[in-house]
Amino acid sequence: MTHSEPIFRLEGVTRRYADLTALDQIDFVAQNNGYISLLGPSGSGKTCLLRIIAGFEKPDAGRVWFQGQDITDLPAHERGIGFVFQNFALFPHLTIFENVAFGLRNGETTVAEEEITSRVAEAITMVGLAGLEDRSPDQISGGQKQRVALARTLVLQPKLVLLDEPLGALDANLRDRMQTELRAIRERLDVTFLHVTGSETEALAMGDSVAVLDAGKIVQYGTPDEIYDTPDSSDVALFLNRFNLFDGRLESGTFTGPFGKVPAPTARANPKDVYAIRYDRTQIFDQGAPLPGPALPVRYLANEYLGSSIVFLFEAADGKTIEVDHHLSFGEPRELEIGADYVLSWDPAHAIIFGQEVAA
Ligand SMILES: Nc1ncnc2c1ncn2[C@@H]1O[C@H](COP(=O)(O)OP(=O)(O)OP(=O)(O)O)[C@@H](O)[C@H]1O
Repeated sequence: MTHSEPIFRLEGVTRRYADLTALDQIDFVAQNNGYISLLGPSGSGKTCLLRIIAGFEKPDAGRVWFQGQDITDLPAHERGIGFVFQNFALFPHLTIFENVAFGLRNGETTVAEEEITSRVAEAITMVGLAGLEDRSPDQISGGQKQRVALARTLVLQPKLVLLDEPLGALDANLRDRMQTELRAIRERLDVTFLHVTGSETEALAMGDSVAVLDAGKIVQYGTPDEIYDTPDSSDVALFLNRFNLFDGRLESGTFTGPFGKVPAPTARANPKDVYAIRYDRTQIFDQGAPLPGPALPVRYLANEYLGSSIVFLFEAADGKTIEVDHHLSFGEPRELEIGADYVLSWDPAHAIIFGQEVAA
């Protein structure tokens, strides 16, 4: 099977609620057999887009294509697209086996009992729940419920599975484990996952590609590395929560910000002038030390350990909080004195500059 043909395609998909445009002429082509994260802030239209692809809602304009067929007017149950709900939506009065078998028993076509037994067993094994078939949903954990919800969808052998914040109801430890498992399960099947999340960490960790939705528009679509290294706009950079962003003024190849004037030989078109440097590329110096680039005077506030890294929080002269990420693989972090003055700097080649006056 070729992996280059699109599994689904959106063409000018628009959805309005009264005078609110929830989805604004979305064009999108999803390649087959991949893990796509759909990332966006609350209210950006993620659920709405998923419901339109699933067929639970109709667009006001535009078309939805699935495996080369226009399915815009096809009811949800005829689309052959799987949907995993955030709250799992299991039937409490049915066993795990019967929950997974439900779609096969109640589908358009009759499936022989023997085939139901073997397909359900296969799906349950796939998600690692063999042995729990006879339990009811209230006798299993949150993570296991999530797996039942997934098995119930996978047993129908869809080519596309839509997952609406599938890890949102799980605690942090379980979320990490399920991230790895979801990816592994998908890789074993010839299936595309479209995973909606509001968490940039989850989207970047899980997706082979990430689509960023903002105010009803897809503002960037690329690999996690592309999005992380080169956000297309200051809004995407802000939402990624990995960049210190400074307002300032870009004029004639120079950016003037709270760190003074710095050369800005290249910049990306943006509605406002913003200078961005990643948390993990921002370095801490004592006052008077030689610097690799701009100088931002700051006061040290606090730090926070995050497992593999430590985050240092500083306050700039204008009151803005600045973050520095120190990955512990680079060695022990230096000791800092709370309330003392330091200077932050960075290699200017790592900065991303966004400007209003960028010629196309
Ligand atoms: N049935 C509805 N009637 C009116 N407005 C709606 C309806 N459904 C969604 N909206 C609006 O459409 C916009 C997009 O909603 P949607 O639920 O898709 O956002 P989301 O990105 O999934 O947000 P969240 O992450 O908070 O779930 C929001 O402004 C929302 O208030």
